[in-house]
Amino acid sequence: MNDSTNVIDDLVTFKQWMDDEGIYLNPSLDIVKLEDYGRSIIANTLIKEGDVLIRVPRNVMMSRTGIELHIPKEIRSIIDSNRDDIGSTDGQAVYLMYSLLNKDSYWHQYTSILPKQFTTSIYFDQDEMKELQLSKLRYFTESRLSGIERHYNVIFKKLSSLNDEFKKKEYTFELFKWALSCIWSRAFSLSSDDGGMVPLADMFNAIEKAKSKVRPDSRADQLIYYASKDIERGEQVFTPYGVYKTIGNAQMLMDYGFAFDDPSEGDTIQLTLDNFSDDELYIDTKIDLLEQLDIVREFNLKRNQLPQELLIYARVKNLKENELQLAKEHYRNDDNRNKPVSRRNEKTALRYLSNYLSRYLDSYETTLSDDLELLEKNKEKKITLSYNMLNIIRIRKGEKEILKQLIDSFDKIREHL
Ligand SMILES: C[S@@+](CC[C@H](N)C(=O)[O-])C[C@H]1O[C@@H](n2cnc3c(N)ncnc32)[C@H](O)[C@@H]1O
Repeated sequence: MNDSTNVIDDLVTFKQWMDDEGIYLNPSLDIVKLEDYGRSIIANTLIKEGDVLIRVPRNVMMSRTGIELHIPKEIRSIIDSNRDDIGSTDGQAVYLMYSLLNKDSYWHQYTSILPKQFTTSIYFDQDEMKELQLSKLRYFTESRLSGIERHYNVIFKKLSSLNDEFKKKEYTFELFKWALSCIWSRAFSLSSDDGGMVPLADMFNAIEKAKSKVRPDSRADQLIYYASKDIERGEQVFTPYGVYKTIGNAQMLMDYGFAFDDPSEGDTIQLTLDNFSDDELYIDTKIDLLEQLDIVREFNLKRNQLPQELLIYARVKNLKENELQLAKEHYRNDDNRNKPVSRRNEKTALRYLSNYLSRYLDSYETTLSDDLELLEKNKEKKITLSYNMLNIIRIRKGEKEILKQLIDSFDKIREHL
């Protein structure tokens, strides 16, 4: 909803800091707060294609150069000399915490205006986690949470033994979780081996790459955003997230705290199949063949893509005795990797996959049409879903759509065989 276009006044000190540090924001752009997006960048007048939108010098970014310039050496050196325990994201989180907790530190103005709360899945309560139903996001969220806790315990035990700064009680687990959340939702990759938080550039909200009107230019000394098309007065300026690969909705929710309403090409379901049971027929030959073909039991199912590896698994699993020799010869030729072994085998493999995925789909607690109905009623304001529930339903709905699409495809191919 773009209805509350209030220019934010709690950014006065931050804007002064930006001016002092040479960060440029085109005066035709305002930072405003929108209900559905948080802070957002809006054009207050027409911006022409090619105009500079923002310019951020490299030395104000929380990346390698900036850190060397602005984080005191005694803090930096203990992080650098404990790299076995403190990875690069964890190190960035410690610098964020340090900057927030120390009023005189270089990035204090910047860290003070970062969001205090997140809607990412690591902040879900138990009931919300259950609403994810079968989604693997539940598992990824739980393992991210236990990773944060493990890292916090190791890192702060070490740091507090090396420097009194880290004995301060304010270096809490919650603050570490906050700092990591800031990084996951806002940090930039600036080159293959450098990246970090970039003040101002992290105020742009996300849109699919094709719809963005921003052309970034990452130079050695600065990051510049140009308008790649005219931007109308009142229009929000978006950038794509995950420029190198399309991020699926589940990853979006885990890292950024929202899911798009529309399905994303990056959406994935991770399917882990059970090991063959001991009474599987011709088990040794099938295991050998799968190993030879490098097929493991983990599959990424994506929208609009036939999962070729899963099909191979199903073909091998459904081989009959009289097809074993044929299959061995078939797979000796690499060109046959994605081709059916025999018409019978193909039909059986497709039926097996259709049944398997149908059972999987049925194990979610709600159906696809239940979820679609909830989303529709929410849109029509007949019910009010919480922000988290809305995102959760988008995730499980998206997964069910992928499963349904695959089942339909397998059935259709089988019918035409
Ligand atoms: C890089 S920041 C963008 C600035 C942010 N809105 C703020 O208030 O500081 C990324 C965060 O903005 C929000 N956001 C970005 N794009 C969004 C979108 N398309 N829909 C909803 N929220 C979005 C999410 O909370 C996300 O974690």
